[in-house]
Amino acid sequence: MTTASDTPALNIALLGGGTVGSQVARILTEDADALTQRIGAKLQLTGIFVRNPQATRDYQLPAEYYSDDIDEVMADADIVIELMGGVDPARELILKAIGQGSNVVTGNKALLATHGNELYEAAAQAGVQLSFEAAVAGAIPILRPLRDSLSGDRVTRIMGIVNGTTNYILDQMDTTGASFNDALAEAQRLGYAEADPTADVGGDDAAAKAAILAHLAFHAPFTLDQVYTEGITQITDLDHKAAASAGYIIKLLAIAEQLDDPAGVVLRVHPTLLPRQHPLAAVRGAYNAVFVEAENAGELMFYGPGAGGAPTASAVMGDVMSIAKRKLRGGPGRTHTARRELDSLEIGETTTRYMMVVRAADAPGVLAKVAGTFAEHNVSIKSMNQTPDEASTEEHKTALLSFITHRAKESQLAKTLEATKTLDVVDDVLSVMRVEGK
Ligand SMILES: NC(=O)C1=CN([C@@H]2O[C@H](COP(=O)(O)OP(=O)(O)OC[C@H]3O[C@@H](n4cnc5c(N)ncnc54)[C@H](O)[C@@H]3O)[C@@H](O)[C@H]2O)C=CC1
Ligand SMILES: N[C@@H](CC=O)C(=O)O
Ligand code: NA
Repeated sequence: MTTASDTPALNIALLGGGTVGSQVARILTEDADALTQRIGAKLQLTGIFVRNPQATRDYQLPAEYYSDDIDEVMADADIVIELMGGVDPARELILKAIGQGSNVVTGNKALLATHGNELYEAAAQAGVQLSFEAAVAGAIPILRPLRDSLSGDRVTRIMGIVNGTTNYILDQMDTTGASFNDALAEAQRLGYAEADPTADVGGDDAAAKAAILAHLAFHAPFTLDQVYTEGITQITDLDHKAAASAGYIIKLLAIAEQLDDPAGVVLRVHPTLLPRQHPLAAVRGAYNAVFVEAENAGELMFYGPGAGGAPTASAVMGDVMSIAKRKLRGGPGRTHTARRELDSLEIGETTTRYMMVVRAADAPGVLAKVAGTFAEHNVSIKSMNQTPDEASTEEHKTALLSFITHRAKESQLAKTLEATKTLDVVDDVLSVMRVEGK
């Protein structure tokens, strides 16, 4: 029989005591007995590195846990959990942890999408594990399935809602008519947003996740700067109305797809119109969902809470438990080093659909002229709708023409857009959005 004193212990150092860090501290403390029972070892939280040890936190432990002395906190750590965010000093501290032989768990997608390869290499060389399930889609187990369960298949495409803050904002604007700023403030209050929310609303957070997803799905390294990125800050009321009247909803999607000709991967993040009946259209609030298409498995969908303290802490704890089990068994660290090089292609190489709303003269022949620019660039129109324009006057009668195209190469769609803008019968292109789903 194992007595309490025979139970082995693993030391855990926590860097960061904010939204997620507090919840990890809570789980390690409140669920300590259950965790020990599950793995046969104690997970001993030895210290929490914070900027201000005196500050009060969402989950408060006794004062002796908090320190601004990194050496003291990290000394003798079997596992270092980095939940500070940002590139510096997180990068140095993770390298320091790896250098001293500690295993590392992080949720820091901004760091992994820019300096991941350096960190994966360092971990592989040191024979320690670097795990980061929390970095993509919060609580949803998505990285482990890609890395393990699907490693015998060929993933061809990933499409997902991977930023909780923007999904929350778009959902609030769509369903309650909330303003962008009010919805963002609420997302910050609920702990979904990054410390600097421009990464959320500008699309960079989703882009970082797209790069990480692509790395694991396609077994090749990708970085943030290879992701074509548009956020949600430019979306107007008119975009929402145009989408709704055509039966669509706007979602910020991250898409990673493998092309055969030319061979490579296109990574993109942008607001996208989805049919209201599409499964991703039903993803509300700060929930996330990731569609994975694989050659043999077919279509898979992963769904769950994508942000917030407790859900993200769940993913962190999953990594901690997995490392602890491996460490107790005495196995080597797992490496995430990419196995091959795969070109990252420009967005122009991919195919997509567009909805374009233009304000044009309400006169004979106008429709044919606008439609002509689509034909000229080999873009087929799926549907067209004309609605009255509130800005129309007796002197200058105008109407709103809304076009939805069939799938075409991005570069052809871009040329169509440029040509449409220059037509003398077109006053303005009011809304342009990509469309996914059937
Ligand atoms: N909040 C969320 O829903 C999710 C967050 N993440 C990631 O988890 C990490 C932590 O996120 P949150 O807990 O939301 O952030 P937060 O801003 O609430 O907490 C960060 C903590 O780190 C501390 N910190 C930051 N820089 C420091 C420095 N130089 N020295 C000492 N302490 C420092 C802060 O004082 C704070 O206690 C980030 O990388 C974030 O991207 C990942 C998934 C979801
Ligand atoms: N700010 C992020 C947090 C989780 O990764 C988000 O809103 O999704
Ligand atoms: Na996850």
